[in-house]
Amino acid sequence: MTRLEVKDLDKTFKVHTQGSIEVKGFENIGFDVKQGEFLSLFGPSGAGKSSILKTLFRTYTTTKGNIVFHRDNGNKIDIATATESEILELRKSEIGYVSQFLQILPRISAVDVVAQQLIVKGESEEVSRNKAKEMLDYLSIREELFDLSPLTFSGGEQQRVNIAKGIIAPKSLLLLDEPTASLDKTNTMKVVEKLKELKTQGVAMVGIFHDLEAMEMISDKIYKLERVQ
Ligand SMILES: Nc1ncnc2c1ncn2[C@@H]1O[C@H](COP(=O)(O)OP(=O)(O)OP(=O)(O)O)[C@@H](O)[C@H]1O
Repeated sequence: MTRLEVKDLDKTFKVHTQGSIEVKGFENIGFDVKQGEFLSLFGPSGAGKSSILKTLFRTYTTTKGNIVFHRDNGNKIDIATATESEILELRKSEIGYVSQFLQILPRISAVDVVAQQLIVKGESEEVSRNKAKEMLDYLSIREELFDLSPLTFSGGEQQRVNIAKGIIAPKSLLLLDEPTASLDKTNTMKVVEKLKELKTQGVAMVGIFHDLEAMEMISDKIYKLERVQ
């Protein structure tokens, strides 16, 4: 089943602080992603990969084109033109976004940051915390760190907590912006294994990887972008 259809997508940024200079973000983008498929965006720096992902999550609006998302209830919605409240609803239950950086409130432990994702879906606190610990352990976070705030963690540790948080309770569409950017090979491959599991659960994913081996291993489709002129 198709999850996402992107058609003729264009984005031009208008930078008002610079006297309304126009910057081309990307143009003529089109692809589709089925349930359980992983599509990678690939291309040189500045080609528009991150901007496309942000547009799919509607952090950015679009200049032209459609982003048709097939919802869990069978209805279709165009993310490019949906209302703000529809977008909030989609983000709550059907579309997830994992950036490179962990953004969390202070004084919440690593386990709670991850467990919270399951608790909001109705899972019990005990089960959620146990699953969160398992996931953190799988991603090589030392047990002595579990009850500390990840704000004091190293960059790579924070990124692993961020991935744990992003994938423990996966939504139907997951957008991943270089989730393994500061991880070593072992941990990158562990993340790839987890993402493969999500594919078997039917999660559709669009991602950006710097690690080409990881990209090849996880991708069903690779969408190549050229630098815009
Ligand atoms: N908020 C913004 N305002 C203005 N221009 C932007 C904005 N975000 C992105 N751009 C421009 O859009 C173009 C594409 O940027 P984007 O970050 O999407 O590229 P990328 O392919 O993800 O690059 P990289 O691999 O270096 O992360 C760049 O020229 C960038 O300057």
